[in-house]
Amino acid sequence: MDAKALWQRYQNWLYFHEGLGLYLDVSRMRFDDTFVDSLQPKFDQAFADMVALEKGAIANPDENRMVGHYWLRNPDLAPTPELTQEIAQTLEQIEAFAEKIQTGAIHPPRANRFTDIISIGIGGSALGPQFVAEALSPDFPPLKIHFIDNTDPAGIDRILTQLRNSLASTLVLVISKSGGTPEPRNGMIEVKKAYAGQNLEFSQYAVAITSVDSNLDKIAKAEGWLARFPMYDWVGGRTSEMSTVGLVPAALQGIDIRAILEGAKEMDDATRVADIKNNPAALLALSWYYAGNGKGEKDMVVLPYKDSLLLFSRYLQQLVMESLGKEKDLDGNTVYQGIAVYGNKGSTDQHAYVQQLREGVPNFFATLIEVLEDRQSPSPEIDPGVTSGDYLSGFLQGTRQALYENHRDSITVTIPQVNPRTVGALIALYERAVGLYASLVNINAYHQPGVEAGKKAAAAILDLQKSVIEVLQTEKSPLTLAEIAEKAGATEKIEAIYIILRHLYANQRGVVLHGNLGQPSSLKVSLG
Ligand SMILES: O=P(O)(O)OC[C@H]1O[C@H](O)[C@H](O)[C@@H](O)[C@@H]1O
Repeated sequence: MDAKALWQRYQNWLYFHEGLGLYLDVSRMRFDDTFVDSLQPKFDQAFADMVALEKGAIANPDENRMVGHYWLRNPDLAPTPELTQEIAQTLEQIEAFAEKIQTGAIHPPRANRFTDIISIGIGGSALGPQFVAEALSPDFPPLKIHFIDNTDPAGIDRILTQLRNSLASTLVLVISKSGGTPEPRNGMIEVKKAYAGQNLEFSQYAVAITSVDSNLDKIAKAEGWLARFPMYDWVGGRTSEMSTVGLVPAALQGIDIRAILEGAKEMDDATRVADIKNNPAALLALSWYYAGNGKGEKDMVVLPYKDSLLLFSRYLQQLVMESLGKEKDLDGNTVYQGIAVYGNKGSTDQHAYVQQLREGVPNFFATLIEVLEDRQSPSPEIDPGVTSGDYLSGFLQGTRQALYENHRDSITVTIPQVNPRTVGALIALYERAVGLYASLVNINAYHQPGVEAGKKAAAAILDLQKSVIEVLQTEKSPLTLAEIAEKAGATEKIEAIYIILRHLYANQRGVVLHGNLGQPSSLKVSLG
């Protein structure tokens, strides 16, 4: 396509949202009108599905749940007056709590103010809060947030060591929708021990964000924690940033949560329009479908050219991959759907893997995120008439052009500024795009059956560890791995037993391995 035709295509397809100042450019996705027309019937269905979902249909049939994250930013849309009221009341409760914490009206027993937050949660109970903190937290927030988002002992130590001298003024948020996920539970138990180690009464520092009557909720209630915020069963973890999960930590950091909700609401209004060309989420879903043939054949590389949006790609990874990565479609056919998402930020990645994007295996399409405002104050000149921001902007255009010239397609999303409204809008844009795309390919975007398989297998490994230790406790002389496996009644699990024992040995947990460490069959094992 010559320059003139491309400029025309750019203008024909450019989407602009006036209120948000947001642009979406899909001109560098090479679909044609015939392709768009061919998808129209699927889009008609997708728009209809979305109307039903927003009205409270059971859009997540396997879990028999409504899907209501859109109501969080427009409570009037909720299907019952009770829900509308509950959403509004919870929001007020969050704001009142944040204000009391920030002013010191609620303060820890041994300090005038809370200064820090440890946020314990994983997956949907971490990625949104992490993304929003990185994007929007002020340079000097009223409370500085730290995340424990894993069950890695060294990771937990790092946070607890950094906060060793300020634990007495650190608020702990334990965030888990189900209230039963092992990683946050472990984190909570370890953090609780750290508080006890400093003679601090954990319940006076702890806040639970979880479903009513979950295990976590019961503990928080029984122990009289500082506060409990409800999480609803009609909000999925990966779409929970605008529920208590995301809003409590954001409000505590002094982020304008009403503005996040407002931006999302405006975007929801824009993405409800049943017209592909005038609906930015539909344009994204169309582009994704085109890129990957409706089968996820191409990966989505997300490159925000703004440091504060670094975690957007990680956030989208869960939103897109957990929602769209499905073995079965809604009719039970095996389809192996999904779109792989990865990325960091520009221009940094141009000095790393963009080499492969430009010249290597063409198995992706890029999404460039552009922010028009360089910084809040005027920029110094780096070269005559040129600023650092000009470089950043030039690198974005350069990458887009270099990719296109080599037949690598890209989408560009442009926002005027990184602020609560635009961040809310970005989240809402992608939530809706995922929902529409799921309808196009006929899958349930709101369950995650595959995650359970790994969890069950992990639980079985921990049970096996207990049996192995019991065997070693009853035996006096060292045993081979095969002998242990047989006595534990788990001969087919010998490799797992070996890996368990090697881990225990490495951590001086009372297990001793005798023999050649490189030859598992030569090993004899005893309790030392
Ligand atoms: O919030 P929680 O119930 O602790 O869940 C945390 C995460 O873990 C699960 O395994 C799910 O796959 C995620 O969708 C969820 O966000």
